[in-house]
Amino acid sequence: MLSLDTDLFSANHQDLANLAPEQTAFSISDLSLCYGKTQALTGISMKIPKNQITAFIGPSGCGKSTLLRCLNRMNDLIEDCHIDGKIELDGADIYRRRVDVAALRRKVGMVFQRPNPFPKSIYENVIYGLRLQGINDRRRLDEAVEKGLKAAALWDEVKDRLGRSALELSGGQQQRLVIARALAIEPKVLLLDEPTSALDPLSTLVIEELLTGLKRNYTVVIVTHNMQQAARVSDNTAYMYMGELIEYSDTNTLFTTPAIKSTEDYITGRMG
Ligand SMILES: Nc1ncnc2c1ncn2[C@@H]1O[C@H](COP(=O)(O)OP(=O)(O)OP(=O)(O)O)[C@@H](O)[C@H]1O
Repeated sequence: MLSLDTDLFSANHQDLANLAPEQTAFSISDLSLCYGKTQALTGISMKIPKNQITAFIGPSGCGKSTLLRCLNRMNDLIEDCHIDGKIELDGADIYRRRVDVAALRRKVGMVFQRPNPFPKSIYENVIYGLRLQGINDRRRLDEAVEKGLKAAALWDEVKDRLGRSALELSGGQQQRLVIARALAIEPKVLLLDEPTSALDPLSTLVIEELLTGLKRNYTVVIVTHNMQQAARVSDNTAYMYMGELIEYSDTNTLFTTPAIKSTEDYITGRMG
């Protein structure tokens, strides 16, 4: 049986199905997705609260990353991917015609499993997105670098070597740099797809602490294979199986009193 310290959980018993619009970041209705003939998601409906951390868990291939990628339309880049249903962000349908997808992705930043800094200096990595927007004012860029690196809990470690290559950083530092790069363009939402699976336990802990601090200013959605991680960092957890959302509730409830047998089997290690 997974041993979880109940003190880890915040007292959080919100009714996720009936979140008020002002508390809702994403509202997902009857979302289905096929890659060619492979159905990867079926009839997903859920609301993801603002300024909280929501985790997607479930066995390999259940659709966690696919669902995450739907939230900033990264699946648009995959050929033969067909989506039905609706996703609203702050009340606006992100799949409606004439959505500015580049603007959506600025609002909904993404961090991947393996740290992917560019072969440039630490400084240039952080401001990469701002340069793309044509921003070249030195003072503004300097401020963005300091703000982004502070928000990503990396400033103290790199402030004296901003001109050095990002590739000289450790894996954990590189992942925080990538988070700083995502934050520098001031998104509202940060999506993270197994952000610590390539990191050692200490670097993992640093990122988890960082995420907990970030929810003050951002909505965070994280895919994780690690149930202890979901329990440690998230406010809400969605358990998925074979493309369906099986159970979704506040993390405390899902891990201590799951309503559905399949969730219990997964979190107790009997399945998955
Ligand atoms: N680009 C793609 N083309 C075709 N099929 C895909 C593609 N990406 C994912 N799939 C399929 O969609 C299903 C869901 O995959 P997805 O990566 O979303 O699952 P996951 O739960 O994130 O898995 P994992 O934990 O192993 O990363 C799987 O059957 C997978 O093989």
